[in-house]
Formats: sequence, C-alpha cells, structure tokens
Amino acid sequence: MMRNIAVVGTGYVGLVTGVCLSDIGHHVTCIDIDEQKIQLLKQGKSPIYEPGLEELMLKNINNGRLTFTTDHQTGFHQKEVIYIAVGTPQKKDGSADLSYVHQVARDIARNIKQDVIVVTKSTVPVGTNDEIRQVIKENLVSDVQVDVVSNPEFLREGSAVQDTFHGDRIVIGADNEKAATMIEEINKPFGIPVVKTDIRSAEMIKYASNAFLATKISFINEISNICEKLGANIEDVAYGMGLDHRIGNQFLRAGIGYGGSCFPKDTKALVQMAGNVDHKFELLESVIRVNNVQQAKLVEKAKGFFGSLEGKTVAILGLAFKPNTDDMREAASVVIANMLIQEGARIKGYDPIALENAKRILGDSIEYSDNIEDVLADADIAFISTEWKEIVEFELHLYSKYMKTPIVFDGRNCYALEEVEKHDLEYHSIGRPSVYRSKAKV
Ligand SMILES: NC(=O)C1=CN([C@@H]2O[C@H](COP(=O)(O)OP(=O)(O)OC[C@H]3O[C@@H](n4cnc5c(N)ncnc54)[C@H](O)[C@@H]3O)[C@@H](O)[C@H]2O)C=CC1
Ligand SMILES: O=C(O)[C@H]1O[C@H](OP(=O)(O)OP(=O)(O)OC[C@H]2O[C@@H](n3ccc(=O)[nH]c3=O)[C@H](O)[C@@H]2O)[C@H](O)[C@@H](O)[C@@H]1O
Repeated sequence: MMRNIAVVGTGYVGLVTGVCLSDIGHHVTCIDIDEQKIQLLKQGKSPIYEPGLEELMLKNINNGRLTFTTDHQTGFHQKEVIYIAVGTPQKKDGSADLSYVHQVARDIARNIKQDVIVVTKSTVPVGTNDEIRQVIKENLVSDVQVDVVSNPEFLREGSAVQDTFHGDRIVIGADNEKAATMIEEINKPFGIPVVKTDIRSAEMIKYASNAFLATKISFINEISNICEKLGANIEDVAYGMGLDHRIGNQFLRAGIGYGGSCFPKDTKALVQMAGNVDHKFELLESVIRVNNVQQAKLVEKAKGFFGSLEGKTVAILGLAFKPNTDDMREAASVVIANMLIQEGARIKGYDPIALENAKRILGDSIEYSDNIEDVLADADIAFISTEWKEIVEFELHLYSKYMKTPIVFDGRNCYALEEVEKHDLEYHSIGRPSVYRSKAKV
C-alpha cells in the first residue's frame, strides 16, 4: 500500500532512502536545511556522487512521487511516516553528536498535525530512540500520537542504490506491533528479509555490525603485517581463509585501513557506549589502534626505504576513502597527505570524482591533477590510496614512462605481482613481497 512519507536529511542515506522509497511506489518529500542542496535536487541534480541515483531520482520526480523542500511544516504535511536520516558525526571524545537528531525531533514535535511514526535511519547509540520519543513528547504542540521505530541503515557508499534494493536484511526495532508492521509493509516491495526486534537491540545491531566489519579489516591487516615479515602472501592467505564459509571471503582485503564517514566514527562511539556502562571494549579499542597505524603504513614504508622524503615529488593516486564515491571523510589519502606535508615532500593528488571535496579538505597544501598521466609526471614516488577501476586498469608500463623514477607504494594491492614483475617498476604493496627493478628492464 502506498504511504505518504517524509525523509529528513538528504545526505547519502536520506536521499537514497527517499529516492528508493518513491521508486517502490510511495509519495516522498525529502527535507533538508541546506538550501543549496534542495535547490540542486529540485533541478533534478544529485548533490552527491552515487551510481544510478540521479537517474532514479529524475524518474520519480517526473512521475510526481518525489518532492523536495527546506520547510519542515510543508514537508510533514499529511505524512504518515517521517524518517530521520541526518548526520550523527563524532564529537571530540569519540561519542556520537546527537544534536542534529534532537533538532529534527523538535522540528517534528512543533510541526506535525496528525499521528505519525518516526523512523530513525541515522546511526544512533542505544537508547537514542527513547530520547527522541521524550524530546518529541516534551515539544509536541498538537494532540497527536507519535510512535518511534528504529530502522538502521546498512547501505554502502558507492553502491547505495544497489544495496537498498538488494540488502541482506531490514532491521525494524519497535515496542509497538502496529508501528513495526507498518514499516514492514512499506518495505515489502524490496523483498528483503525483515528482522523484527526491540528498539535497543535494533540500535545495537547497527553498531555491532559495523564494529564486526571493522574488526575483520583490522584482523586481516595485522595478518598482512606479519605476512610481510615472514615472507607469506596476504592475497593467497585471505583467499584460503575466505573459502571457509564460517569466515566468508568478504572484508578480507588487506590495505591501508578503513576510512569513510562510518567505521571510524561508529567504532569510537561503540567504545564510548560501552565505557558509559563501565565496560572496557578491549577488542574494539585494538581494532581502532591497528587501523590508525595501518593508515600511516605506506608513508612509514617509504620513509624506511628513502630515509627522508624531503623535496621528493609524490603522486597520490585516488583520494576518496573508497572507489565509486566522492566522499573524503576519514580517507587514508588525507592521513598520507598530512604526513607527507610534515616530511617536506611536494605532493600531487588525483581522483576521478572526489577532487572538489579533496580541495575543501586539503586546500592548497597539495597540487591537483585531473588525470593519472599528469599526476605521475616527474614524480619520484607514487602512492595508491584508492582502488578506482581506472587505477587498477592503468597499464603498468606507463609508470616508467611518466615518472622520474617508477617507484610505487600500493596501499590497495591493485596489481598482481606476476604482472608487476614483467615491467620496469619498483613495487611495494601490503602483505606481499616487494618487487624490485631488475637490471635487465632498467
Ligand atoms: N553514509 C553512509 O554510507 C551511511 C550512513 N549512515 C548513517 O546515516 C546518518 C546520515 O549519514 P549521511 O547520509 O552520510 O549524512 P550526510 O552528512 O551526508 O547528510 C546529512 C544531511 O542532514 C541534513 N540536516 C541536518 N540537520 C537537519 C535538520 N534539522 N533538518 C533537515 N535536514 C538536516 C544536512 O544538511 C545533510 O544534508 C548518519 O547517522 C550515518 O552514520 C548509515 C549507513 C550508511
Ligand atoms: O554505516 C555505514 O555508513 C556503512 O559503513 C560501511 O560502508 P562504507 O563505509 O560506505 O564502505 P565499505 O565498503 O564498508 O568500506 C569502508 C572502508 O573499509 C575499507 N575496506 C573494506 C573492505 C575490505 O576488505 N578492506 C578494506 O580496507 C574500504 O577501503 C573503506 O575505506 C558498511 O559496509 C555499510 O554496511 C554501512 O551501512
């Protein structure tokens, strides 16, 4: 059955949720306080890069099921369900900043004139939905009924639309069966298995899932560090481990650690959450420490080889925190660039999509190129920090053609060692033996 829905926040989660819910037949209004974003959206342009999103958005704007506004009152008019999808960034102490969520709760209380179900998609610490209920109750101006449902989001950036249509599960946490059933019905056309539980368990499923995935990454990165010292190859090790279904082959890619807007902040928030109830989450604290060391790994390696990087021209290939996104939040490239700045290197950066966002973070502390050839030109060293398809497919003989010296530190294991060995390239990767330039090829 078609429902009238409002989605508050048009970031990676809110916009994708709004667009996909409209695509399965609901009438959706997306609300954001950012005038610029709403202006763009009204023109059918997506403010974020996410494969397939803009096309789907245009389709549903044109069929009249998807609208945008900055005005909460207009946005909430006659809506049966309101999704909260605003940011929950980390505060200085690592805990989640809930000010945006609380603000939306107040916006809802002051503007609704009908019964609604408030669904929290934002990642929020256990107990937050109870707080949301309380804030709404305290600020409510109409005599209406408000139910609260936790419905955490599991999409990944870069494949967000695909993940929304083909997710592994939809988690619905509620203490009211009618509200839970309504949210289940809304999602039925997706055909994804539903897990119904209480609100606090739903909130915890989200943090525990992200923390577990982060743990897998730090685990494989530690194994890769040991492989390097013992002469084993992490690719073969991960493959051999992953064939065991109990382990699974996903999230076993060793590299320069996890970044992005979620794993770093959600792992820290869970450590804080545990600390608040006097539980020291030793394992997750180690996962975070391992990741911090791993992000610095390429530069440390290069320093080991060169002694000093002062005055070297360094090319960074890939700036986004992962391929297929323009998101630069907590990207390993930023850690690398900042370390290289300290070392006194000259830095050039390239990314196919994230250059504009990178400029906002790194400013003029580095130079920018809009193609791979240009970023490699005259470089002494290349660091690969994001495995964009175009970087993975870059022909290996071109490194020696463009660089002053073809020395590559690959943080994402983009190339097979057998292929590298066929070219004039010095190549250091993660958890695999280094390849040196043979005299025959130089
Ligand atoms: N980015 C991701 O891949 C995923 C994010 N999440 C969670 O979803 C939440 C949202 O994340 P993103 O979409 O990345 O955030 P984002 O930062 O991209 O977008 C948040 C949006 O909310 C808007 N906003 C803030 N206060 C508002 C208000 N009072 N009324 C209307 N709009 C308001 C902002 O202007 C912004 O456009 C976070 O809790 C995050 O942890 C969960 C799964 C995946
Ligand atoms: O809560 C969230 O925001 C989301 O966080 C992650 O999604 P995302 O951060 O978009 O991207 P991932 O594909 O999970 O990658 C995260 C980081 O881990 C790194 N990674 C991933 C996998 C791997 O094997 N190795 C590895 O180093 C990536 O390079 C990237 O920096 C989760 O995968 C989503 O399920 C979740 O909804």
